[in-house]
Amino acid sequence: MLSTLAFSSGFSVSRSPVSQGRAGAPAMLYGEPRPVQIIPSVLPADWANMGAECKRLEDAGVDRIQFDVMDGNFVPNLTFGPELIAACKKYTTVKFETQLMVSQYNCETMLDEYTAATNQPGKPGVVIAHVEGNTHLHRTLTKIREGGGSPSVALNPHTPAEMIENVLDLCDHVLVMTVNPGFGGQAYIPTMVDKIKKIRGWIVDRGLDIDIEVDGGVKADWTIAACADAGANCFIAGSGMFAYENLADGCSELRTIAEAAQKGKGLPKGETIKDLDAVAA
Ligand SMILES: O=C(CO)[C@@H](O)[C@H](O)COP(=O)(O)O
Repeated sequence: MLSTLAFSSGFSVSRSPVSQGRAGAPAMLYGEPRPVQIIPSVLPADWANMGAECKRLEDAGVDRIQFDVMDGNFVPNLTFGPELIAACKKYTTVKFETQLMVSQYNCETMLDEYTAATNQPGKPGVVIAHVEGNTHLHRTLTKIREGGGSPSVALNPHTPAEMIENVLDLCDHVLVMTVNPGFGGQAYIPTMVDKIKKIRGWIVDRGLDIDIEVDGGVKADWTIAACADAGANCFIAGSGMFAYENLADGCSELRTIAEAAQKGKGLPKGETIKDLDAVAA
């Protein structure tokens, strides 16, 4: 069955839903699903034991670990330097990613150091540059690639999708922020799904090999389901992951709900993974 999707930029595309959702509702995911990746943010971790915390996350089955780099300027908070990130590589082989929530000056002067700290042997680290912090995005993203990293570009919630349209050829990932960056534990902004859908439309229609990441208030509930349904496949979760005593449970629940949503089994507000299991049974 073909349906037509109208994007807010004014264009529309015909598409095949990947499957039928619950109660016969058509699945919304546009194009073929990309592998779900669960990426905890270490903001809620025990910072005094960061190496051990990274190992704990690796043992839980996560796909990457995100370090939120904050400089007290681009955002009103201060976190990790490249030395701390590099030091954690002694304790885990899981891939790292670094979200540079920093001013243009700090990005330009420290980008190579952060890229080197984020790369693991034989595994390019994902380095995320913010649209709002970089006047010369082509230069920043190219430098990340030249440093052996995997470039990603991030958008604050108020920033329109169009701001990254002309750098998609330089990126492996686009990060749609679902909170204003600076702090963990904030409430997910549900209106970001339209932005995710628009970017997903460009990626699929142009045949680009790009993941969409989402970050902020993403939990093992309707929030991750809505993002997966819109086209995100990489899910950054801080409080949503560390809420679990057994991190493997958190990783598995986040993954299960996202994969179900990709297949058209969404999770309405108020329902839990148990309701999903009940439908599958
Ligand atoms: O970049 C940020 C915040 O600036 C995020 O990575 C958050 O740290 C995610 O935390 P939760 O919203 O999942 O608690």
